[in-house]
Amino acid sequence: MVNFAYTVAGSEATGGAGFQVDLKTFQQLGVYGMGTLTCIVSFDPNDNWNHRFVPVDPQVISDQMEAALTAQDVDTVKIGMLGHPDTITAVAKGLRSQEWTNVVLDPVLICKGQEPGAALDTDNALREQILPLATVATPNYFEACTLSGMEKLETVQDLAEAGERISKLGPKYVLVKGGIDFPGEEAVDVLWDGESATAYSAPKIGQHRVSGAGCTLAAAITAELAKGADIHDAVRVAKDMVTEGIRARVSAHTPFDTVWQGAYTPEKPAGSVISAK
Ligand SMILES: Nc1ncnc2c1ncn2[C@@H]1O[C@H](COP(=O)(O)OP(=O)(O)O)[C@@H](O)[C@H]1O
Ligand SMILES: Cc1ncc(COP(=O)(O)O)c(C=O)c1O
Repeated sequence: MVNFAYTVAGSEATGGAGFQVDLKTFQQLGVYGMGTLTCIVSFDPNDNWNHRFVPVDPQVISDQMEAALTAQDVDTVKIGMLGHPDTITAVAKGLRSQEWTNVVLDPVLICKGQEPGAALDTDNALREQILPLATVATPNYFEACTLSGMEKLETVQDLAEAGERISKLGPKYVLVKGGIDFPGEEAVDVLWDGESATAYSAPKIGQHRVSGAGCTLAAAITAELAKGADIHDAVRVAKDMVTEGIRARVSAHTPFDTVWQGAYTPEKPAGSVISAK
């Protein structure tokens, strides 16, 4: 049986993040990937690799969603970078056109290529139009502070509280990623499941942010949910995959490395490095 997973995300041409990562992750986990492009990000090698950002026309987004959702009875979707209020309105409309079992939102809040005012409008539109439709959200440290209204996250309890607060904005399940910004030796993520919190922890690898870690994690959760896994098992597999992918990271002529999704295979999970408490 083939399981389908659908991503609505932006292109990042180097292959390190966004749409490209989502489809690679889906394939690696054995689900059939489908996708709609929301924007095109081109890093600028002549300007410190800053983002150049071009939104896709909202009508073209609607057309893509119509094609994908008519072609397949897909019930699991991942939402990645949207980047513009008009994009958000088009995506929200497309999402509301059918029922979903799983809507996994990676709430990519800032894009360096945008004016601060435009970024704020985008954040507000995401919070108002997309977050209420999500069943799972995967904010990173910064996004969790912004969405929860908490100033800093210093303990596992703080991560859990942020998750509980964000779940009140819509998604039943919230995975707050402490990642590299969380104090200590471990990259800790906490899943709030509506009743209790579970911490997923792995040793930090290196000192720097690796591009595509958030995309890989959310896409892997999406793939596992598409296969019918429950949320705790989906997060465990995703954490394993991103940890292995960071360990085997790929360097480039960019100032950052990227995750290698091919390092993880479902047949040979790396369970030994992960402790779920
Ligand atoms: N250096 C690292 N070593 C191990 N795990 C990491 C590291 N950096 C991030 N992670 C993990 O990668 C996943 C993505 O987190 P993060 O990088 O915070 O997301 P985002 O890309 O959205 O900022 C999380 O599971 C996080 O804990
Ligand atoms: C199109 C796109 N989506 C998502 C992201 C977020 O990527 P990450 O997984 O590193 O948080 C980026 C970052 O550059 C991007 O360009």
